Amino acid sequence: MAPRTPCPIEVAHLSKRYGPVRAVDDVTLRVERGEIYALLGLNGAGKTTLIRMLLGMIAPTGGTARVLGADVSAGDRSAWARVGYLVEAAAAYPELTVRENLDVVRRLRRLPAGPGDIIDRLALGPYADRRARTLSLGNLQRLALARALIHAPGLLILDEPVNGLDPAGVAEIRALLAGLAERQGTTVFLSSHLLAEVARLATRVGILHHGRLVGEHDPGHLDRHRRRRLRLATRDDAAAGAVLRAHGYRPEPAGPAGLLLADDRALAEPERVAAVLVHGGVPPAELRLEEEDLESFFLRTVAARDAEGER
Ligand SMILES: Nc1ncnc2c1ncn2[C@@H]1O[C@H](COP(=O)(O)OP(=O)(O)OP(=O)(O)O)[C@@H](O)[C@H]1O
Repeated sequence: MAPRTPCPIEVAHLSKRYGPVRAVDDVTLRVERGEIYALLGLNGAGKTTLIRMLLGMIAPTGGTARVLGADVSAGDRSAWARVGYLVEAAAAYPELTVRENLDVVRRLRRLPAGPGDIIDRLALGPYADRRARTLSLGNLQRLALARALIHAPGLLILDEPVNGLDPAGVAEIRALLAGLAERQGTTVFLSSHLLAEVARLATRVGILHHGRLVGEHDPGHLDRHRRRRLRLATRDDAAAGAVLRAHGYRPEPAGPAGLLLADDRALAEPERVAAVLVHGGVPPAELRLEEEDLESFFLRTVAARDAEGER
């Protein structure tokens, strides 16, 4: 029988307290091989603390973490050989060039001097001979990712990997990580507060709030539970509102001008809404389907939980 590959990440009741602050509070989660698991949370939610515990950089005050089948203990760097990690983009040697920075990592990891493959994969070619201190935040982040990927690890643990990248850079990193997971079975555990990006990249999303894991979802769930509404612009909102109410819709004012409709019937058949208004003599100048962005979704769901907790 083939040996069972160890579970990439297993965390049980993991906690970290700093005095009265519960930075990470009784988190239990498991990440399977080939998953892209995103830990989503607002600033201060505990993402970095959890990642530092996974990497043995700080000791938990409770619970356990296993990475690639081995217990993690603070100060023990044995897992680092098999893990690619990114915890601080600024950790590059500022006076060395991009190429020299990568050479240092290559030597430390005892890797053969390779061609510029990793430089190309991270689109760092034009900056290869620039000193790290002169790089933009986005390129510094690319260099940090190159360092994490240089030894083709089976597990990547990345704290805010797309921080500082422009939209094109974010898309590049997304394609790179998705390709690694898909083609090589690389497991990716990342943290982010960029909700829209996470929904497109992750195969599973864990929501961390005040140190607690308050939910785990597939990205489809996030999509299904996002609020949608129709925004209407008309030349006479009062008349349009009356026409819509007469047809059983429940329009609401959209600030100083325009109307919003969130009824399921309106969302399912926006063209009927338009037809009703045309027949009622107030044709819409604009009718647009709006989707709640994930930031607002997140704040709404987390706020609902907080309110429940206080009751
Ligand atoms: N060394 C420390 N000493 C005291 N408190 C700390 C320490 N490190 C983190 N904290 C606190 O623990 C909580 C979680 O911080 P953490 O940096 O893990 O959050 P985060 O989700 O990574 O946030 P960000 O996205 O802002 O980095 C915060 O309240 C933070 O102030």
